[in-house]
Amino acid sequence: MRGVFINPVSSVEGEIQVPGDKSISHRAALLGGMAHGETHVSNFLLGQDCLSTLRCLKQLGVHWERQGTEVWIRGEGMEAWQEPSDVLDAGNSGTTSRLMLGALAGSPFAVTLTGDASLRSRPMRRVTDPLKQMGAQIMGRKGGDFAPLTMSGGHLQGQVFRTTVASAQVKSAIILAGLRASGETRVEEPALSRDHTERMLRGFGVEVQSEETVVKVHGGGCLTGQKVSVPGDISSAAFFLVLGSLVGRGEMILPNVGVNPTRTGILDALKAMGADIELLNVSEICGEPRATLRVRPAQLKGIEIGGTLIPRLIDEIPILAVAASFAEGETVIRDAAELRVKETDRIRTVAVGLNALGAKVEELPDGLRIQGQTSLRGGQASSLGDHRLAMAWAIAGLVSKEGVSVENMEAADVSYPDFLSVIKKVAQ
Ligand SMILES: O=C(O)C1=C[C@@H](OP(=O)(O)O)[C@@H](O)[C@H](O)C1
Ligand SMILES: C=C(OP(=O)(O)O)C(=O)O
Repeated sequence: MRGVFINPVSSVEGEIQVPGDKSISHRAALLGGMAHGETHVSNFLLGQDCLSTLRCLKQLGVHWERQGTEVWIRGEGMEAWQEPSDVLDAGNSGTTSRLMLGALAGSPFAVTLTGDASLRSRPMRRVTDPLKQMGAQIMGRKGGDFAPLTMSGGHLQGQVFRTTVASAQVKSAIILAGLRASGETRVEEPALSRDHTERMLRGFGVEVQSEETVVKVHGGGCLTGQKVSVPGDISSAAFFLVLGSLVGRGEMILPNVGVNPTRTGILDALKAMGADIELLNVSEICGEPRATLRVRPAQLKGIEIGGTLIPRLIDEIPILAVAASFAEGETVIRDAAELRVKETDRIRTVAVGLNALGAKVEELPDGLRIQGQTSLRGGQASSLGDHRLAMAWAIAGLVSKEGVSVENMEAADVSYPDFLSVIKKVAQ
């Protein structure tokens, strides 16, 4: 197997500005395109997923310009969106596809949306069913569950939904459709998922009522262009929090990381494992809290996690599993069956990948059981095209005994284009 070889290191030192939050970047582009007036986004994530969202917007007739990580969107409202002359390609991005469907459900024209092989295998009925109930017409493979999906939107009627999974993509798709529906749309989730859509909509001048796991919007509201400053992505910071905890020596500082409480499950889990992580300079900008994170090495111990914590750290479970392999004692992760429908089946791919590197991981129907061994041999692992796995295996290599050869490391570009060069700067 050929790949990028990641050598073990003994210390890390320095400051890392992790790139902009992926979830917030998607929403800033999308809401900017839906709004009237100019939206200026700073620290936009240049990951492939967010670039897919920008490209789809261009196909819908939304004018935007980008210079580096700054994006200017000239919003003319959703009435100005036009029927695209070709298929919308969401690439690898579940967020692009599901939020775009929600935003487009009230448009009086047809769109076809597709993506790469991974995205075409991810379930879509979770959004197509509610959007159909609201009045959109959607057809797709296997009864509308898989892309390519063709939707012809139209008049929508607000509804009450009780979702069975805590998914911010589902919640956001319904809310965005609800903005163009008659009457009230209400979503109740089984546990609170990330609430960036609700926060940002308020910033764009829309009234959104939310209490715990219930969100309500009324149709007919108008979005006004805004300035959005995107905080660093805690899901990207997570890789360095684990590296800084497991490495022998050194200290890492991660300034300007988003610490929205619906995203900070990784901090709670790592701290419960004994990690030495501190939050400094906590502030709030554009409705999103942010902080500087400082991490120092610590001996971790195993924990049991599940329940409402899971949606708060769902994308961090691959790197958390790496941390658990180095802990003292057993870690059990439950209630995380959603991992099976991410870019890969992350329960299976994390278990297989880590075991190939010398860890002791058992696959559970809804999670993982990991016997911590305080070290990891290393070896060969593939990202299988999944960005979170690419970065998890690279971190495993840095703290392993023999290093790790990571096949298809470039998958990291989906959410963290400069990942390896940043590592080279801090790791010795
Ligand atoms: O709304 C979002 O920005 C996201 C929601 C989560 O997915 P689900 O909504 O499927 O849980 C997460 O895994 C994904 O990376 C980003
Ligand atoms: C699951 C992820 O993203 P998406 O659902 O947007 O593809 C992720 O970033 O880990």
